[in-house]
Amino acid sequence: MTPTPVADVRDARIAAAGATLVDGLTLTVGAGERWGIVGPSGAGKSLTAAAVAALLPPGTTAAGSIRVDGTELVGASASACAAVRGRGVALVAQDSAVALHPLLTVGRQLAGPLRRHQGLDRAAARARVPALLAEVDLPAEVARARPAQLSGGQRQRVALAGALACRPRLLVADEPTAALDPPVARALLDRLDRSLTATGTALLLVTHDLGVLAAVCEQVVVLAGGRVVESGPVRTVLAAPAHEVTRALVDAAALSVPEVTA
Ligand SMILES: Nc1ncnc2c1ncn2[C@@H]1O[C@H](COP(=O)(O)OP(=O)(O)OP(=O)(O)O)[C@@H](O)[C@H]1O
Repeated sequence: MTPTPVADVRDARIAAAGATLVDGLTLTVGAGERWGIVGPSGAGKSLTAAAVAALLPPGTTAAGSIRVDGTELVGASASACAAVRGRGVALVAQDSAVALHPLLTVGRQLAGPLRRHQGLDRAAARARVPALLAEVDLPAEVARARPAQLSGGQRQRVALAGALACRPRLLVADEPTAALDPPVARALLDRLDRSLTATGTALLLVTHDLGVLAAVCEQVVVLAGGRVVESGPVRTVLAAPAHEVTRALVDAAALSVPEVTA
């Protein structure tokens, strides 16, 4: 029997203040698959990621169907959305400052989802923290730190550890390395790759970097103007882009990486 897709989006529409921002969105992410979302600025990538992560911003509405881990999110109550987060899907955003509470220690923040979603008591949740930190190559002492005492790369690792703490079937990552220097970004992506492989978690990754897309994802959807203009295997789409938006992205990426001649 084929497992339920982790995300099954059919003809979804996202709107705010009477304006349609994303329209006709159809996307199916199977168990363990790795999908990328690319497209120009304002294409609707972050809204799509937020919708699939059951975290649409206030003031936006969704129509059509967005099923995540078997639960229909369109029209779902706040508590139904909360139940899908953590167990079914988790989000890592570009700026971990948004996800992490500035005043709470890392240990308390990592224990939080375990208590909320897995029903662990305080002591049991705290006891799991060193292992969660080790999974993202951070020492156990980091549990006592507050976010401001960590580097940007360490904060993103903590955010990744928190997102994976409850073993969601799908990780949504919205430009998780955009605020990091290239070597720190590479190390985080390598960590992400190993964690996903170890846990069998699927990925929906928003990125503007086609190098990151090619390194991490197998499939891609290209968005422009709130619509899917092209989708398919990353290698095929990048090697022979069918839509002018994709061609422009590929051309721009080629320009930003000068050819090295021996
Ligand atoms: N909460 C919101 N309320 C109203 N409009 C919004 C909201 N969030 C995004 N938008 C609008 O929806 C459109 C898509 O935004 P989105 O952030 O998804 O684009 P994006 O592809 O992620 O862009 P970027 O690459 O610049 O981050 C934009 O026109 C944006 O201004």
